[in-house]
Amino acid sequence: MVMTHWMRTMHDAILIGIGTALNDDPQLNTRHLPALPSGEQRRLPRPVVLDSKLRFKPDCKLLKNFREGTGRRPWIITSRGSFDPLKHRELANAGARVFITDSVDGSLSVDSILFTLRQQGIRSVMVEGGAQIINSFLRAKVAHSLVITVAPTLVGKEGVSYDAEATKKFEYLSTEKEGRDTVVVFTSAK
Ligand SMILES: NC(=O)C1=CN([C@@H]2O[C@H](COP(=O)(O)OP(=O)(O)OC[C@H]3O[C@@H](n4cnc5c(N)ncnc54)[C@H](OP(=O)(O)O)[C@@H]3O)[C@@H](O)[C@H]2O)C=CC1
Ligand SMILES: Nc1nc(O)c(N)c(N[C@@H]2O[C@H](COP(=O)(O)O)[C@@H](O)[C@H]2O)n1
Repeated sequence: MVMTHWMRTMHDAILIGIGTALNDDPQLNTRHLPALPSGEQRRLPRPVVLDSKLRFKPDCKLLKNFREGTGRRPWIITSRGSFDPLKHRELANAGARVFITDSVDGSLSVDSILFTLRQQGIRSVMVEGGAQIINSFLRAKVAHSLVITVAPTLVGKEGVSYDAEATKKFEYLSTEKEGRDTVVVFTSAK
């Protein structure tokens, strides 16, 4: 988890799906890292949640941290087709900024998401999960590297499965042991 927090400092935004937001109530910050000697705060990435039906909870930790001044304002990307002004107002009042984008086959379009983020000055995105989001980004062939942590836990069908075609462009780079976990890195060949 500490490695994940270091990786978060290297990106402008950390992106998750609403499944992860609802199941884990994550904070997407860098709180497990040692403080800087200057006392300055480490670079905090922008939390971004893909949520086409605005199911994001106004009392979640991301919004609580923002309201208390310990986290950046979360951005929610939602669908033009199912936009609900009441839910929008509730989330905006709780502190979220909502962006509306296009959907393709019932899912938010990865190209439109990246275009929206780029317009806001975001130049690097760490896609943290969960499985459905990772699959969408792999299928869209927009990832430059894949960092896979193998933990000694059997998860069965709950694990991330993926299309072999979607990962063809990646080349193996390195393997590192981190305590009980093994971190395997692939980079984009093209
Ligand atoms: N071990 C790890 O490193 C991590 C594990 N996780 C685990 O993953 C689990 C959640 O995974 P999962 O259930 O797959 O949910 P996801 O977090 O992947 O969210 C999926 C939901 O996001 C919405 N969505 C919007 N746009 C897209 C898109 N383009 N592609 C796919 N989904 C989109 C959809 O909901 P809607 O239609 O409502 O918009 C969809 O149901 C959690 O329980 C968490 O613990 C998560 C992160 C990291
Ligand atoms: N345990 C763990 N190890 C990793 O390497 C991970 N990337 C994750 N991912 C997700 O982190 C979230 C919780 O962390 P924060 O509270 O946001 O710091 C949660 O969504 C995990 O699924 N987890």
